[in-house]
Amino acid sequence: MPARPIALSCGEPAGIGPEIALKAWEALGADLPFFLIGAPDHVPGGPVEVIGAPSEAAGAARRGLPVLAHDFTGPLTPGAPNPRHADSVIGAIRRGVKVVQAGEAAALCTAPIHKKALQDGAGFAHPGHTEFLAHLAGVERVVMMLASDQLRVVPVTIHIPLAEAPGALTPDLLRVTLRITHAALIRDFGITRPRIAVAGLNPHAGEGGKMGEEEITIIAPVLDALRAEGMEIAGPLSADTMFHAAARAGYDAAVAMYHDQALIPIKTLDFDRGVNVTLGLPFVRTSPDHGTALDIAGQGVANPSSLIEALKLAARMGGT
Ligand SMILES: NC(=O)C1=CN([C@@H]2O[C@H](COP(=O)(O)OP(=O)(O)OC[C@H]3O[C@@H](n4cnc5c(N)ncnc54)[C@H](O)[C@@H]3O)[C@@H](O)[C@H]2O)C=CC1
Ligand SMILES: NCC(=O)COP(=O)(O)O
Repeated sequence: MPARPIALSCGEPAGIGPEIALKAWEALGADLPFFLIGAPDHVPGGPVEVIGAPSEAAGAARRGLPVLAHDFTGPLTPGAPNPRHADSVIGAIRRGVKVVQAGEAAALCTAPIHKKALQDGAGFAHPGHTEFLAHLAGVERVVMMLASDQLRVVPVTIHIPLAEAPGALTPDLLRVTLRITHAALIRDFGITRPRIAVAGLNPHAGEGGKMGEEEITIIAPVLDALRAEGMEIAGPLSADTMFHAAARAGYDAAVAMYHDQALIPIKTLDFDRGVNVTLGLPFVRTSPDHGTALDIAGQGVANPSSLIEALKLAARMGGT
């Protein structure tokens, strides 16, 4: 039986999604079959192969980018999201989840969405794919990991204003995040005994309580309890000194307290090859690490490397 393909939801069509999907097909061809869920006429140039079902993707990928046609109404202007497209963008994600849950695709990869465009155009209530996919899957807690050859990072609090991060950081959230991360490092990344480094929230990890209390009241007790269960965890560490090369050699994943504490290091080190993966879902979901890049959409200059890495990781984790 041929390997099942990867489903790629189109994301914001006014962004770089359609052009990097085509470039990814040019790089991967039939070696790693995937199909775009989107509008065939949003893909700039060609070749495009419209398919009627995911099972046709592997054959079609020999000739062009397989596209499972998804209805969009209204014109497309690269760089300027059309509010009339918002429902279809969300629908393409829903459809991707359905084909994966039906076993017709091995994994879901998502091209970037423009979160504000979806909120403005369709009242999208979720701050990102991560939360939306958890909702669709009926899972209470999922974890966002960004992974590359050089670094894996996990933010404990995700898409919330920075001012709200300290209040959202609870022992329960930290404990669950660490458990999901630990399990995924074993199952999905083949690391028998994962080493996890955990950042503090405050400068100098709180400097013994002089620069903040969260390390003492929240983080250290959770780490102590998980260490007592046998997990190999370092921290709370000063976030400013845990991402240089020698420090990175000492752990398999870094867990950070808020979005930018985690994402700045990996996007600085490996923007072109970082992959966003959602841990804790009942199916595999990956994504490139970047966003819609409206500023360069339609110019043909977008780099498809992160999407290619995301498709490769989806295939590996999806067992194709
Ligand atoms: N998984 C997802 O759906 C994600 C969506 N976003 C969304 O994307 C939108 C734009 O976010 P920004 O913060 O501006 O980040 P961005 O990643 O879209 O762009 C930041 C800069 O990087 C450049 N860039 C990004 N990807 C590139 C590529 N493949 N090749 C060459 N240059 C590239 C852009 O041109 C821009 O100068 C926001 O609505 C954000 O929420 C952001 C990250 C992930
Ligand atoms: N900065 C990462 C990001 O925004 C990805 O969000 P998601 O759409 O994958 O939840």
